[in-house]
Amino acid sequence: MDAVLRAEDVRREYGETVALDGVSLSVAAGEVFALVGPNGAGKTTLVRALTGTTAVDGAVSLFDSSPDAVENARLGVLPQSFSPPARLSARELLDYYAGLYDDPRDIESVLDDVGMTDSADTRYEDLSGGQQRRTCVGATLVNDPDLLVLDEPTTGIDPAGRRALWRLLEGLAAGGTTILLTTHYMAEAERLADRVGLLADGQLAAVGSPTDLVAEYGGRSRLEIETDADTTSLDGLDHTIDPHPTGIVVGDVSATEIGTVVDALERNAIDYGELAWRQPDLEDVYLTVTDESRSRDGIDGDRSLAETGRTTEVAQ
Ligand SMILES: Nc1ncnc2c1ncn2[C@@H]1O[C@H](COP(=O)(O)OP(=O)(O)OP(=O)(O)O)[C@@H](O)[C@H]1O
Repeated sequence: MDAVLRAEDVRREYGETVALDGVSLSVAAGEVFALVGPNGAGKTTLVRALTGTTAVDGAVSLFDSSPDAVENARLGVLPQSFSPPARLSARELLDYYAGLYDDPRDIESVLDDVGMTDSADTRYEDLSGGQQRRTCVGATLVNDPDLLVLDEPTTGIDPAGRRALWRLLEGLAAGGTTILLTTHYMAEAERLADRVGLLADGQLAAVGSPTDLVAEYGGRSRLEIETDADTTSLDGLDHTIDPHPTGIVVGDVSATEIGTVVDALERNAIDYGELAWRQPDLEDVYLTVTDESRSRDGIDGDRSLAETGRTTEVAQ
């Protein structure tokens, strides 16, 4: 597939701060690519570089052109901070942005897409933060762009609204729109993205499909056991056992082995409370990769297993 968006060895410094440190990336036509990474990792700087709103060293292209040369109608960009005229209503705002294009979409359908029909006549300044964000997302859709670049599109939007926006973006992607988004919500990246790029300290530390990243960096399933016993081994059980804030954690436990662990607890007369089985997910990948990058930079990278993973409570 053709690349819609390319970055090669992109670098950006702000004084002493290296915001981007040699990022190379290509996003194919119709692909959804999610950029994740800690605060200050360089996501917004990369988005700004790719959309031509900040100068960088290295090469950047959209549709095989320099970002500045791309026809506006092909591109929808949602900056991280966006302050449209506050006294206009959501409908007037979208109407205003639609007026910038020769062949805009019907505004009512855009309002409907972003769940703003009922509040369409409220002034922007009187909308809630989430409604403002929805309106801003709507503004990026009025020209029916081929490429959408969204910097934290769902920040401030409530869970139901976020899911509605995910469905909207999934529909756009299914229709062939290429999407680059940044997010701090790993569930969002995991659900929407064909590929995820993990940016840490201005470098792309890992890139791949959510499934591949979880397989490579997510670690194994494990069972957390609430207990006062500080045992590090259980007779008859050949698994690693480590301390955990609320008890112990047994490593590398598949779903079918949970019963074996419970049997071992009983056999060893260990009093225990709740059991939580954790499968690795993109959040584990994020924490592992950013920990590695912090450790590489000499910052203590230890983290508690309690901070990681998807939990399934296991009935006793
Ligand atoms: N205009 C600027 N002037 C000086 N430093 C800047 C500027 N823009 C960004 N930086 C610095 O560059 C680094 C990367 O910032 P950037 O906003 O790209 O991070 P980010 O990953 O988008 O963070 P967040 O998740 O908090 O939005 C940070 O250290 C930031 O302080």
